[in-house]
Amino acid sequence: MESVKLEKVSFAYDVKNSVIENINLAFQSGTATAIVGQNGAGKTTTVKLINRLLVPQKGHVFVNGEDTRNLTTAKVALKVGYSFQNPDDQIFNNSIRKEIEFGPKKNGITGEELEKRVQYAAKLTGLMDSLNEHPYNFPYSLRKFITIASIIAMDPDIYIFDEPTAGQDSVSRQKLASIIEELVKNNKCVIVITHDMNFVVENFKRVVVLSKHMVLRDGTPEEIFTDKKLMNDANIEPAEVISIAQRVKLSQTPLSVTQLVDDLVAANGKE
Ligand SMILES: Nc1ncnc2c1ncn2[C@@H]1O[C@H](COP(=O)(O)OP(=O)(O)OP(=O)(O)O)[C@@H](O)[C@H]1O
Repeated sequence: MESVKLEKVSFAYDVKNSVIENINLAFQSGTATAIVGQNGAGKTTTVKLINRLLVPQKGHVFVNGEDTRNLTTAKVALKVGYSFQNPDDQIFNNSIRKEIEFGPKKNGITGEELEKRVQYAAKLTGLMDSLNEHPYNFPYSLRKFITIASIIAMDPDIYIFDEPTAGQDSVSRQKLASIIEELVKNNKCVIVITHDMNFVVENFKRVVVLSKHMVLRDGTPEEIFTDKKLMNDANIEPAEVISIAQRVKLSQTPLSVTQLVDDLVAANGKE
């Protein structure tokens, strides 16, 4: 099912400078999509149009088939969970449990159902043993998981993560990948803004490239990262595994380190 649809959407913060021009995009349930593009390409603006923090000057944004113009931002927030680029813009409670409970409680969830949601969100984000801790006892990178847990506890249909891997080590990156996989398995629509092309190739089948106010390309990681002109035009770096494969002239396009190693071994004719 189509969870999000942007139809001929244009947006400008001020009349002279258009940020988004006539964009058409659709995101399905049960899928994960990466949105990439250079600084200022309009990625965050696009997702703020999806969760109605912004309303387009032209065109329409549909969430689960409803035009967001006819909905309040609070109503859209029940359907679209948004983890901000900076977790500190989001966290305001003095314990992780309170932070996770806040959204569901505000929407009337109590008792067993509330506890079930807290447990599920905490388990998925690795916060089970830390529920009574103060969020600021955690480093910045791990505070991102607190905001993600708060969204999971709301159980929205659509999840937007803005730069989730920024400053994350490999264990946390793996945890993020597992969270996205679990959400997709549960038929959620996941949209991730990122500059981390290594994370993109390993975890996404669809990549949307934004550049110069528009969608420059919408395709698979193989299609995007093997198109040097596209990457040049969009000013994005290729994923390392693909760069290495091209450098040693491999005919395959590996999407993970394991696959790269396998391809290299095969190319050298060794077991
Ligand atoms: N509140 C605002 N008021 C005016 N201009 C803004 C505002 N927010 C963003 N912009 C401008 O809109 C353009 C797109 O910004 P946006 O944050 O959507 O890009 P982005 O692709 O998410 O960039 P980054 O990768 O740096 O986060 C930029 O030129 C930015 O300066």
